[in-house]
Amino acid sequence: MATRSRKGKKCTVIGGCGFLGRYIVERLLEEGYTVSVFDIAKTFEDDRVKFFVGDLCQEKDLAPAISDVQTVFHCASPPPSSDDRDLFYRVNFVGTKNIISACKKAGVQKLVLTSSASVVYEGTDIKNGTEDLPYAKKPMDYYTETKVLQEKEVLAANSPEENFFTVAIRPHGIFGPRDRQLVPILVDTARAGKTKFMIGNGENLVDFTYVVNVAHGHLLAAEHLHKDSPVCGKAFHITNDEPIPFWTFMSRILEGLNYPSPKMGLPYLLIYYLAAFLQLLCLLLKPIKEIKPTFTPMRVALAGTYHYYSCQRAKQLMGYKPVVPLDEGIKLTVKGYAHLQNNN
Ligand SMILES: NC(=O)C1=CN([C@@H]2O[C@H](COP(=O)(O)OP(=O)(O)OC[C@H]3O[C@@H](n4cnc5c(N)ncnc54)[C@H](O)[C@@H]3O)[C@@H](O)[C@H]2O)C=CC1
Ligand SMILES: CC(C)CCC[C@@H](C)[C@H]1CC[C@H]2C3=C(CC[C@]12C)[C@@]1(C)CCC(=O)[C@@H](C)[C@@H]1CC3
Repeated sequence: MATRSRKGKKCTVIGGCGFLGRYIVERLLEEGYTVSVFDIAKTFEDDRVKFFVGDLCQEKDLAPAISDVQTVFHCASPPPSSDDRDLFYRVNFVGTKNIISACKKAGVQKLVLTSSASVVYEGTDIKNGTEDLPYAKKPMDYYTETKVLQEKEVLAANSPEENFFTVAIRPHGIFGPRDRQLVPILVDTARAGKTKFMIGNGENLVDFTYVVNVAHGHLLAAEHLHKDSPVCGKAFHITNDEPIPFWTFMSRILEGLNYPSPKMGLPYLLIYYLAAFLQLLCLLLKPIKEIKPTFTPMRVALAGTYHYYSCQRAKQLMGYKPVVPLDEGIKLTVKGYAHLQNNN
């Protein structure tokens, strides 16, 4: 009993030095877990955490980091802006299979994957989408393509007979202090004068999820992951449960940081096909010069379509509810990015 209870509170966060991963680490520490972090880059110090630096594409690197732990959280991924098909495939697909294999060899009982709500998104409206929607047949980018492969692999690995239980958490539009993708890219776009117009009519509702709520959903999933639990082998949307017009959210952040917010809309399809043409042009010019367009077809689609999801399943099976309301999350985020304030 002592062994099980001692192992029961030991866990490893793969990708724990990332934006979401560090919030999961902080939440686990608050709850009294013994926490290890495995990451390819160490980005913070904490005497309470045991760090293992390695590459999850090398299964041998993983073994020391997951020895004698009950639960592994896997939230590692290359950033969506990498746009490197091989990298995404190696890390998100092959790397995830390494994690499953290493977990089974080490006797890990629980694997909580950070998947993505984008695994069902093909660039068209999704309104209050449930987890039963089919996987995207035509993912819009390599990132999404490999997140689909990753989630399928993890959920298929759920094996009660081997005492190995898995679950996938599908967040959408995670935001908060220390985020590396959303606010920094939005500010760069504003500083480049590219936020004078919004894409579409500004009415499309989208889920943005405050990062503490996503971490909370991961811990709830781990706590409900055990033999005969209805949570095993399933995917769960974790959102703020407060869909908001995309450009209203963007404007809240921009105005909070003293940047002008867009007032006029441009036709969505016009911008989408322009972005697709630009992407093709950049592909043709790549041998000569690598250009990373701000407005990729995926970002334009995210900015111009409805895509929000039901988290009813998480509420019913895990007792999930957001701990930080959207408005408070936005205020905390703006405060956390004072260093990116517009001082002109
Ligand atoms: N940021 C968002 O809006 C959303 C993110 N997600 C998912 O959440 C997870 C975390 O995302 P973020 O925290 O935003 O990303 P992030 O880029 O801040 O963190 C990812 C972490 O994974 C690590 N990593 C990457 N490749 C690795 C490798 N080969 N070996 C070991 N570690 C490696 C990185 O060093 C980094 O610390 C990802 O799986 C992402 O797909 C899902 C939905 C929305
Ligand atoms: C002005 C620009 C058109 C928008 C600037 C902000 C964007 C960089 C973000 C707005 C929505 C964000 C988003 C993601 C990344 C950053 C944005 C495009 C994801 C693609 C990150 C990974 C995921 O899994 C998706 C669910 C996210 C969807 C929203």
